[in-house]
Amino acid sequence: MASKIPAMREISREEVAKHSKQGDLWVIIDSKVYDLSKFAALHPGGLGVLSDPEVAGQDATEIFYSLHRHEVLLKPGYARLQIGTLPGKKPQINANSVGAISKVPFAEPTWLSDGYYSPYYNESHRAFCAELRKFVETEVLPEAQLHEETGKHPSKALLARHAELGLHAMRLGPGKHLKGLTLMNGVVKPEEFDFFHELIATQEFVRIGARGYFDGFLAGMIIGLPPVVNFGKPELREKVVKEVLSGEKVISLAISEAFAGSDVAGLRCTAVKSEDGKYFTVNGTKKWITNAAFSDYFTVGCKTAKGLTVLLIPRGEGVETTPIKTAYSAAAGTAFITFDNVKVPVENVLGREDDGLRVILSNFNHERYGMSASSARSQRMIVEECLKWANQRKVFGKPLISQPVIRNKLAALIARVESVQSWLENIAYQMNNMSYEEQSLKLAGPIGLLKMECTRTAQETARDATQIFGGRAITRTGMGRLIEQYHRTVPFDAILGGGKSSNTTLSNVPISISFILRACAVAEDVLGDLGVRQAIKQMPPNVRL
Ligand code: HEM
Repeated sequence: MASKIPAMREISREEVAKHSKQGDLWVIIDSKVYDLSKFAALHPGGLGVLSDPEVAGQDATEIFYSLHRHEVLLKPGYARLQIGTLPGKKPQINANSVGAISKVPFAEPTWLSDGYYSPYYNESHRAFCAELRKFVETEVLPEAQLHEETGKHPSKALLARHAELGLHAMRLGPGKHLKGLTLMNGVVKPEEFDFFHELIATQEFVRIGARGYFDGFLAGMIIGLPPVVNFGKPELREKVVKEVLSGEKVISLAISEAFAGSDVAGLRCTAVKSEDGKYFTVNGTKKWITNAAFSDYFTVGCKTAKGLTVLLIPRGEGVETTPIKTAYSAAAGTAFITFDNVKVPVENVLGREDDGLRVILSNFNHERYGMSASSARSQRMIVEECLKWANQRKVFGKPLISQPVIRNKLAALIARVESVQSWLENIAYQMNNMSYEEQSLKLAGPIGLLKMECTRTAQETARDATQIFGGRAITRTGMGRLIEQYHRTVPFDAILGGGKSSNTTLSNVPISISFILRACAVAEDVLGDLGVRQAIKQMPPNVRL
């Protein structure tokens, strides 16, 4: 039975004014009356500010919103301080209802904004987005906010729910792994799921505003499972893909090492084949492995007799993970792994022995596409934060937005996010229409350039947003909490996303996969260089100025 919400009594401004001293202190915020008599002594902003004659017994709406986020009033512990409402008045400030589309300009991509059009998205994308947004806001967001602070990994129960909706599988993008699944309660059919659905899946998750937890929510699977799907032997593939996509097991990709960074050809983790040819013995370490702290399987790059081999290694004897403290939340489960004489059956080789580079690199373009998608969406969240803040914050009696210098920064913020989103959608459209081989040949360069542009502009956006929010941008709670988190974690995006390849590495790679390797780069400059080199390769020989 639904519980009854008690009707709030009406309280006049005159009555509120009578409660204006310590121990008997009421205030009005957005036409709601709060009794802060007992709370005042516990108030994180101090007792003194509440006893001020301009606050106690008065309408404190403006001062409240210049110091707190609206979400403070929604927390049950604070919401229950409300004792009444002003007669005949309705609250003006509303939290977005579940699943709502933000009305703040540029807070949503154009295709979702009221009254705008897009050639790319159809009804299936819209229905999928609406359903997913509800799930993310009601089920994921509360845990995300909590775990981001506590550093706890995503709960088994939520992972199971995510899997039940088919989202584990959808986060890998379109493909055969979706066959036969019911996706998002049937809102989208497996055969119609495309790169725009995937773009939506990624971008809706970003809205949880919890960067460490976001990575904790299966960033490892997104890069660790495709090698099993595409290169695993049928028996192994069937078992592992089923276990992971059902949420029962977690997998991560373990390539980088302290010695080799992400230079995949310089790895020192070794796999030595037994004389009877039945198993490998793996020894070595892996570092910076997202989700490894709670993974059951590891897709591991190992040095073998004549090259590099990728092995699927289950957690077991000789496998140990130690969490690494990083700048973001431990919810991501970033860990150091040691393999100590771990016996791995040859059936667990992904792809061909000594040909692991192909396996590792085959997913790089897709990975960078996903990273660009999340980077673009987090920039958009920052745009919304900045627009709201500049609009509500008053300085010297005037809104912050009345300062040309602030408007100028906002203009730059908006222009950047709209540019990268448009490019991203163009790439998604190309991917929808190209085969894997075509994507590798034609899109490795553009995707590299897009990722470079996303992460570079993201850092400019972080800097501008910090200027707009001032001191509030450096505190982990309160008004600028999202800006602080963004500024602290945004450099990650420029680093993640592939293996660094030196020219030496390139020269060791068979010609047949050189097109894949051209996608292999990590730092922004190298990605940019990759894009230009690809373009130059495609220059017609007969053109002159
Ligand atoms: C229902 C009433 C109120 C509640 C529940 C409340 C709650 C809080 C909370 C939770 C914080 C910590 C910062 C954050 O997480 O946002 C805070 C900070 C603060 N509050 Fe309040 N508050 C209330 C009313 C007021 C009012 C009327 C004033 C008027 C001056 C005020 C002044 C401050 C100040 C100055 C800070 C410190 C802000 C900062 O560090 O930037 N609060 N309050």
